Order: sequence, then structure tokens, then C-alpha cells
Amino acid sequence: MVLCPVIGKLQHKHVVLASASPRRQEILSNAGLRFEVVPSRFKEKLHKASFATPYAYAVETAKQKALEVAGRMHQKDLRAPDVVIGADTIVAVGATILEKPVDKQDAYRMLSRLNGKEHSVFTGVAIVHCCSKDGRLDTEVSEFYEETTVTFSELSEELLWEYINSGEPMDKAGGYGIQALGGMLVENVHGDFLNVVGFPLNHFCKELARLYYPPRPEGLRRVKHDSIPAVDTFENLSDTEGGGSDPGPSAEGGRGGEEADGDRSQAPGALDAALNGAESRPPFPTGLLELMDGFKASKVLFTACKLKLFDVLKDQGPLKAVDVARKLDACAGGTEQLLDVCVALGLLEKTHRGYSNTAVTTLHLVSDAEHSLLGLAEYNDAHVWGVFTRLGLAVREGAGQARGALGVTEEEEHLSQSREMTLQFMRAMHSLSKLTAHHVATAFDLSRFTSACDLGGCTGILARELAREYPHLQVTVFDLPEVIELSGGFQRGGRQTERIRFVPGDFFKDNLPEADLYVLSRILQDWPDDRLHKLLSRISSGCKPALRKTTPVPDLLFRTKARARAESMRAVLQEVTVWPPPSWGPVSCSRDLFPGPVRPSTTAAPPLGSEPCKLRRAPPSGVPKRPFLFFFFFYLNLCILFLEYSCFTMLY
Ligand SMILES: Cc1cn([C@H]2C[C@H](O)[C@@H](COP(=O)(O)OP(=O)(O)OP(=O)(O)O)O2)c(=O)[nH]c1=O
Repeated sequence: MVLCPVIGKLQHKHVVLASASPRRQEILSNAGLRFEVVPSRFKEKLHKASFATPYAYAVETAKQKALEVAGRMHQKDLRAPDVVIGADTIVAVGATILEKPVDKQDAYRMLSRLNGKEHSVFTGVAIVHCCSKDGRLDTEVSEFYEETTVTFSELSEELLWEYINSGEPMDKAGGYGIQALGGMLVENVHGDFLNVVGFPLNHFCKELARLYYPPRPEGLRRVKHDSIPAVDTFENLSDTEGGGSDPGPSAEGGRGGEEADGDRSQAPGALDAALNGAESRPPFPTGLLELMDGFKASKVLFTACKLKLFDVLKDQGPLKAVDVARKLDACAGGTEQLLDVCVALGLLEKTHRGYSNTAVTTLHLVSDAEHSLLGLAEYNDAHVWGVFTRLGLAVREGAGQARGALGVTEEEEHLSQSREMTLQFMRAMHSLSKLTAHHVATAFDLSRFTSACDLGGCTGILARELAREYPHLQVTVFDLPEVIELSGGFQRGGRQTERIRFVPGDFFKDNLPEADLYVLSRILQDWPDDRLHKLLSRISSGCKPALRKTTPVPDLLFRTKARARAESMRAVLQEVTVWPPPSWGPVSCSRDLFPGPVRPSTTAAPPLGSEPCKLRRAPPSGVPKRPFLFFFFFYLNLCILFLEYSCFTMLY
């Protein structure tokens, strides 16, 4: 998503970043800019003393870096890119310029100079617009610099050496990286933080705005100039590609400037209104816009998964876009766009060597990764996506849409449930359960149970974790015959497997296997209330009578070994009421499950009735210690999920 429309002005240009700095690449790609990386070969050896100020040196170096790349590219193809961006970051203590340290001693010298004092970080930037005419390269350079002042704490020798030995200082001006470990050395920053990291994005956008949106006639000028989305530069948001001026030599006599002003003059009244209303403009609805566009990001992810993009990059990356396209047997342009969007979404990294997976992608989006979520992505794309496109119909008709999404009638539905679809569903559940099963199995102390039955236990991932965690527990996985038949393909050996058995059956029709603990994980949200009642009643009457008097475990995931009495069920539901995080506002069950159905409502949550869940151990890191919030982190695995419940019962 390009929030900044001036960056959009570069969208269809061939933009080159003449820098090997991964920080600059990240800052610019995060801003939505699409560019090629061609590191400059310009040697940073300008004579420092010949510059009146440190920033003049940084600006000149940035310019030379960009011009070197423009010249080299033009020489190679007799075609230069449209725009080349160069940058140079230096640290200045008074008039002394510090660049990257050459070795550890040099780093020590630099850091000692900065210790306990204030210094300036300057980044010089050059934006070079290029045009190749008759084999000749024409360039037009815009340049600027940004200053940020940084103050270091008083640091001990020991700490400085520890920092130097981390290796971080070596590729950074002044010998520190404020964005990482070096942040610990810094007491105060005044100015643009990104400028210290290597690229003053804010100033860059202003510069682009200055270049692409020349000032409008005096009377129309807005007073405030200093924030990025200033109206005098960005009010012309709706202009089509090519609107605004193109400052480069290719602009041929500055066509854009005149056009832009011409556009404005067409509707001076509207412009005046826009300008006058600017002061009372409401806050920018970022969250809302993200909701509006969220589906695009999902589709990008699904498409990349479907094309097996992450597998290709895992085995052969980093790769250039054309090579990825060849391997995927896809169009080069389209592939490059998909790759760049993946970079913007944080799914890929881009360097001058090409595209490669990020750590999260490697962990979760590669087919053979232990914790791959590819199955879930495929299922959501192939099935859930289609069903959710019919949400409007579901609301209007009050009827499930799964059949409609498949394009089958009720009679055909059973036939359409192909083996492949079942497998796809199982892969989705399997991949998700692999992530959550361990947390679920260890969240509560279940050591007093000897037998458990995981209803709808699918491939038995949770059963496995339960068996692994509780050496005396026998676990039955109960699921539909076709699921049990296919579940063999997901099994791996292990000592605990002899305590797991798979029983085929329909929990609405067949006898439930005996157990003193029933597990309903991601089950209840799939059914309408009447079926839910039926299922829970069956569990209730099937519980071992001998254990009825035992105190129930009031949690969401496990039905108790005792009879599922109304009170205990109520306690469970009251636990549910605290599931949504406080920021979601009060959401609770308005009715008890017995005898009425569960529905979310906006009434205040009732007080917890029964004893609270006993967490067996501290929740995994990142999970709050309070048990009820803990549920939030496992919401995908909970048996009653209000949101899913509402959507699923409506759509399926
Ligand atoms: C001060 C500071 C610098 N830096 C980095 C930014 C720059 O990458 C580097 C300064 O060196 P530069 O010469 O500006 O850039 P570079 O060599 O990394 O890349 P190129 O010359 O190809 O453009 O220091 C940080 O990452 N964090 C910091 O806190």
C-alpha cells in the first residue's frame, strides 16, 4: 500500500537505489517504493577538508554514488533508469567526520569520541533524474541533507568493547547502529530517527513533492508546509498517472508543471473548499483503511503460497525476479510485482542479490518446514475465501453458503466432498494444531485424568501432545471414517503413539468412546445451536457415572470427566465471557448453554461462577499471565469462538 502519493509518482518509473545498505532498502520498500538495487562503486574518498561543512561532504558523496550508477547503467545498456537515488550517512563531531570504522580499534576510537556527548548524524541524498538521448546521458540532480542530533550515555570501556565485539559497528557510520544493539548506547535523539539509520524518508517525500508538485499560484498556497501530507503538495491526490510534473530531463520543457497548474485551474472553487476545510479534517482512519485493504494482503499471501514461491526461494534464493519467474513458469513483470508486494508485506527480503525468504516465511510458509502453515493458507484460499465472498448472501438469506460456494445442491454436496477436499481440510487443521497443540496440552494440569477422547481430533496432533505430556493418559481420536482413513498419512512414530487410538464414527450418531475427559477443539463453532445441544447432551450423558461428583475442570477446551451439568457448563461459558481482550469492549454470553443457545451479546460479563482455570505453568512468552487473557492467544483452538461462531454458523 502506498500511503504517500508522491511515492506513487515513482511507481511506474524505473527507480534505482544506488546503495548496498540494507537499512535504506528496507526504509524505502516499507514506504511502498518499488526499485532496483544497484550498489554504487564510487569510492568514498572525497577530500573532506575541501568541504566547508560535513553535510556538504555527505551530499556530494551521495551525488557521486548516484551518478556513478546512472553512468554505469547507461554505458551498459545505452539506457539509463528514470531515477537513481544515492545517499551517504556520516557522523560528525564538530567538524570531524566519522564514516565506517576500518577495524575494531578504529571503532573503539570513534565510539570513545562519541561517549557521553552529543554529535550530529547527517545523511546527504541525491535524486538523479536521467534521460538517454542519442546515446548521451542527461541528468538532473536534486540534492538535500538532513541532520539529527544524537547524545550518547557515559559508557564504560567494558561496555564499548562488548559492543564492538558484537560485530555491529563495522558497517555503520560512527561505528554504531541506533536501530539495534547500539540503541542501548543512546540517551537522546533529536530529529528524524530514520535519518540516523541511513535514509531521511520524511525529507525525501517532501523533496519529491517539491519536484513533482510545483507550488501553485500564490493565492492558493496553504500556510503549513512542514508535514508530509501537506495539502499544498498532496491535495491533488486524485490526479491520474502522469499528472503532476516530471522534473527530469524527459519532462521535455516542464510539461508536468503546466499541466498540474492547468488541472488546478479547472476547479478553483473545489480547491478553495478543500483548502479551507483542511484545518477541520478528521483524523486519518488508518485502521479502517487497513480493514478495507486487508483482503488484498491475504490474497497476495495465498497466491504466493499457491505458486510455491517460498519453496523456490528456500531452495535457491536469493534470486532475481526473472529467475523466480522462470522457475515458476510465470510472467516476469507479474512475478516482480508479486515479489515486491511480498517484500512490502514483510514476507520477503530484497537485496542487490535478489529476493529471499524472511525468518518467519522460512519457518511457516515453506512446504516441508516443521511448523509450516501452508496447508492452512491453501485451505483458506481454496475454500474459505469463496465462502466468505458470499457473506452478504448469508446475511440476507440467513442460510449457509458452503454449498453455494462449491456450486452444488444439497444432494450433490456429499458427492462433492472429494478426497482431495478432505485432505486439504485436514492439512489446514494439522498445520494449525501443530502450532497450538503443545500450548493447549500444557496449559492445564490434566495429570489426574487417565483417558481422554478428542472429538473431531482429525490427524491426532493434540492427542499426541496430550500423550506426550501425560504418561498415564490414553487418548482416543474420534473422527469421521474418511478422516480416520486419511489420518494415517500424517502419522509419525513415537513412544506415545501406542497410547493413542483412532476410532471412526460420527459424534452425532455413533456411540462416543468412553473417556473421563472429552476434548472439543475447534468444533462447536461449526454447528448451529440445535446440533450443538445434541452433541453436548450426548457427551453429558456419556460421561462415566463414577466420576460425576468430581469437580469439573472449568475450561473451554476440555469437557469434564463428570457429567456436563448445567452449572459447570455455565461456569465454562462465564470463562468464555472474558475471552475477548478488554479493547474489544464488553462481550459476553447472554444465555446459558443449557437450556438456551450460546450467543454473543453486548451485555456486561457476569462474574466468574466456578473456580478459575488452573494454569499448570506460566503461559508461553508473550502470553499474559492472567488465565482468561491467556485464552485469547489460543483463540483459534477454542471450542466456542464468538466471532468464528457467528460467521461460521451463518456461512456453513
Ligand atoms: C549512525 C548509523 C549508521 N547506520 C548505517 C547507515 C548506512 O548504511 C551506513 C553508513 O554508510 P554509507 O556509506 O552511508 O552507506 P553504506 O556503505 O551502508 O551503503 P552505500 O554506500 O552502498 O549506500 O551506516 C546505521 O545503520 N545505523 C546508525 O545508527
